[in-house]
Amino acid sequence: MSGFGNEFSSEDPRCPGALPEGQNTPQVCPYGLYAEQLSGSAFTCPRPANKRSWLYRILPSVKHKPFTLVPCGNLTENWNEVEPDPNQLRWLPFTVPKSTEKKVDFVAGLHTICGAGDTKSRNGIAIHVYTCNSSMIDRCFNNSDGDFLIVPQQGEILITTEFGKMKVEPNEICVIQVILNVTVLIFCFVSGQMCNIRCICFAGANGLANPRDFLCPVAWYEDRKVATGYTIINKYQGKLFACQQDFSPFNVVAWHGNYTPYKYNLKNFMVINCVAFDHADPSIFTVLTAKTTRPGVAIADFVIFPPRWGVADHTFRPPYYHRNCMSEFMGLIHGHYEAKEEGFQPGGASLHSIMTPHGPDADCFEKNTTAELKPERVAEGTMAFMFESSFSMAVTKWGLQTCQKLDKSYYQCWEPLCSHFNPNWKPSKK
Ligand SMILES: O=C(O)Cc1cc(O)ccc1O
Ligand SMILES: [Fe+2]
Repeated sequence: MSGFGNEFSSEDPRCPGALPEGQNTPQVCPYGLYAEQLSGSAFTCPRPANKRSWLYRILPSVKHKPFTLVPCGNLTENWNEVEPDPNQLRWLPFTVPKSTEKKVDFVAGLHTICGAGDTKSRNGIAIHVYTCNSSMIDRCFNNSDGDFLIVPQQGEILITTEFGKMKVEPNEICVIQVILNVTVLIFCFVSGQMCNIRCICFAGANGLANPRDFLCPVAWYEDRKVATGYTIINKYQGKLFACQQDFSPFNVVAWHGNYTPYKYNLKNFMVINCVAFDHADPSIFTVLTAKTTRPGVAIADFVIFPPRWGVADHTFRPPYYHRNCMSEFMGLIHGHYEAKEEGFQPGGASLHSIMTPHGPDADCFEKNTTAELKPERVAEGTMAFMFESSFSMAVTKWGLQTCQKLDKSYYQCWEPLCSHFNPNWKPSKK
């Protein structure tokens, strides 16, 4: 179903009339279902900001054995594992386990690369990379600590949620709200980045990310007993917990509400760019934002750099040299990023932390200060993205050491930059 934050309603076609009419909690629900609310905002939030959905299910999610702590692998929210590093950081593509290797599913394949903040005060961000080679079978995952924005980079993923199924392929993204059970079926190898996001919105009537291009799943249920046990894995206050139940949690026959998972194809982003002169800030490329309480300052903006025309007159067109009061974590889904044609590879990443100087490499500077400025296609065949965050993020031990993907030579891409200063320069006569 299409729309952003709409009041949707959906019934599995096998059970017409499963949604109660005119009320949420009848004494007995149609088909003998249980009514269960999923709240995405405090009850006290004013109506326009309120997010909740009603799920009509075969058994309520409360019926499970107690949760116990399980190992987190490379998932962490300990931001003090290693000393901070203010350098420009770039990672070569992360290693994805081969199908012939030991099975690694979505949860086992989560690696935290950087982040900041605290799950207990519910203010923070974590960026994880997932690399896996197998599906989750009779196992699902939910996160009490925040929303997941998933950016697949290789291979499509089939995500089963309590609201229905979504197939998400590279160049699409999806958002899975806090606490929703998901199982991820992997068709192929997958890697991507994730970021805990909370309140999401975008501005304007038309253009950029249009509401009709956000797609949410339709109700689908299975009434399946699992005698051997169905495992629910819950991320809670930065740790993983597991519990067992004897039935599939994907037993929601019908639902209605405005708090749902969704996906979005980045090819639908209607790019707006400069048509006169100078380089516009990348905020014009924002798809989604997770706001803080400070106006205009985001926990994270999700920004993309899609194919487009570059037409600016008398302008250095690529990204400018930059020191930023925000952190910039970037990834490349495919193609070549305009500021670094080489070195920044699909499936890799970079982090330019708060006030860490960065900008085009020497090649890019040379080319773009001498090029004839005709209208030309920029980023053809490319999709780069950025999480721009107001948090000063810590890099984890996995990110700096264990993954062994840190490109130690990154700084060298700026080494050839030389001075063009000419104290005798005179303005040309117009
Ligand atoms: O650092 C980067 O490459 C991201 C970026 C892009 C841009 O067009 C302007 C500023 C900026 O930080
Ligand atoms: Fe930047």
